[in-house]
Amino acid sequence: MQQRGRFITLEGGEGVGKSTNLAWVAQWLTAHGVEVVRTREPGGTPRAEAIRELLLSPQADEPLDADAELLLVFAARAQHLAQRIRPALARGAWVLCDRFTDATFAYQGGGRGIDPARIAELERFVQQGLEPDLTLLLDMPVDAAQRRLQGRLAAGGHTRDRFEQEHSAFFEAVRGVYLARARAAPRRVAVIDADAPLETVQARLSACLEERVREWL
Ligand SMILES: Nc1ncnc2c1ncn2[C@@H]1O[C@H](COP(=O)(O)OP(=O)(O)OP(=O)(O)O)[C@@H](O)[C@H]1O
Ligand SMILES: Cc1cn([C@H]2C[C@H](O)[C@@H](COP(=O)(O)O)O2)c(=O)[nH]c1=O
Repeated sequence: MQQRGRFITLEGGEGVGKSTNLAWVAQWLTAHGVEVVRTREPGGTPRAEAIRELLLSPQADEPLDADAELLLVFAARAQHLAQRIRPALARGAWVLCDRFTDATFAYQGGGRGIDPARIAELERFVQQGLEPDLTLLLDMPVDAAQRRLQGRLAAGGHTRDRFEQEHSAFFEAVRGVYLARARAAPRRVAVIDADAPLETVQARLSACLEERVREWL
């Protein structure tokens, strides 16, 4: 019987370098002979990407209710799991996903203040026991990550989305929940210090992948 593929997620606050390093991790895995499906949340399928647009677009005339935001996140996730993640894992591909449910605990739980027990209920309902095999949590101080984002904004071609417009207390809370979840699940979540030049971060990722992923290859 074919073994199911592995499910790896990248997590972290705004501007810590997830997108940049996701491409690098995908290359590392491909070079080690793995079929990689790269995807992201919210999103990953056309309908889930439409929900992403609802979640990220700033709409000053109608604030998005926090419970509606939470349900939209899980609606997108249900679609993504059914249409993309589960089929890929079932055929033996590895799924590399930019954010998953740790982000919900961090943003909707930490940032918005929703009771984590309610998030955990939705997690059970939607995921039916599926969770990442490995989560790479890119961590750095909020103010340093914000400076990186400023650099990206100054370079043009990007405006702040609805989450990026939040205040620093929101992002501190997000970071706090991510780190607490890493402490609670050290076998699943590897914390990578992302406050360093890209080559250094990638050397840290490489060491982590050698240690945690090599045995699955
Ligand atoms: N180690 C690094 N040192 C300096 N700059 C970096 C580093 N990693 C990424 N960057 C730059 O920081 C900016 C944010 O990186 P990136 O888009 O990968 O972050 P992100 O976590 O995916 O952000 P977001 O979640 O907001 O999309 C980009 O301009 C990127 O080139
Ligand atoms: C999965 C997930 C995401 N979010 C937020 C976090 C980010 O601000 C955006 C996604 O954009 P990015 O390009 O990955 O930065 O969505 C959230 O609030 N809850 C979630 O579960």
